[in-house]
Amino acid sequence: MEKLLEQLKGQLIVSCQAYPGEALYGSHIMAAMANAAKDGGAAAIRANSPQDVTAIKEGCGLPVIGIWKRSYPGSDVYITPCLSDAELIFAAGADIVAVDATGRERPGGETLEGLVSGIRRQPGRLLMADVSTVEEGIAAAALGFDLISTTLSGYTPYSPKSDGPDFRLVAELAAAVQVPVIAEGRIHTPGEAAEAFRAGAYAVVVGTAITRPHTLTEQFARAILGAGSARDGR
Ligand SMILES: CC(=O)N[C@H](C=O)[C@@H](O)[C@H](O)[C@H](O)COP(=O)(O)O
Repeated sequence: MEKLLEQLKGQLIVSCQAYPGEALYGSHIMAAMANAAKDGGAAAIRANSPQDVTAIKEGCGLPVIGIWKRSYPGSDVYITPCLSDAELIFAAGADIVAVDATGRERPGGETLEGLVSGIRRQPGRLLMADVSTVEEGIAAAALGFDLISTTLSGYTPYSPKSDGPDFRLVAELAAAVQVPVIAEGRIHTPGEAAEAFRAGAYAVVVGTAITRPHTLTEQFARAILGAGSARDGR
């Protein structure tokens, strides 16, 4: 456990995720993406769903932070919402499981406390808390999470919206909790990744800027369209 955390210190974690209907959807494609990230120097991979976790573990051998994005009626929590989801992600081979650790209502009346104590029935398992505020991070650390990630900043109705990373949350969490703080969300450039470390991050997770070419293409296409309109005086 300690060894894995030590291995992640100061490192880049690459999130490899694609959704049904997208061109890159499929576990074999995510495994290839993870291999490319490994070749580029990633120390670990963040992946969604039991199938992708297993394919990536087998395909590239890097440690995997597993999640399972699922929507349940009556709850806005979608990153590994239930204890049973977390159990299946561990069973799929994840080294660490990340779960939504906001205070929002969970499906089926489950609680975050219940999820943590369920996972702790088996020793030696690492749990990451995806949070959107410093208060949520402090509460997660008190519940015994092993790592806290800024994943959900900007994605809950009460956290600040921004196009860029939430460096302030990284710094506030790093000052407030004893466990490693992971900077995650809208890190678009190597310079921003470096800035996250200066803010106190233990490791950084980058997804879209590395592994979502259709989103990156859209950004180029939109900019070119805008430049064309300006040039033509439209
Ligand atoms: C909010 C949410 O659901 N975040 C997800 C969590 O796994 C992923 O969609 C992100 O790609 C990941 O956090 C990395 O962030 P970015 O792609 O911005 O580098």
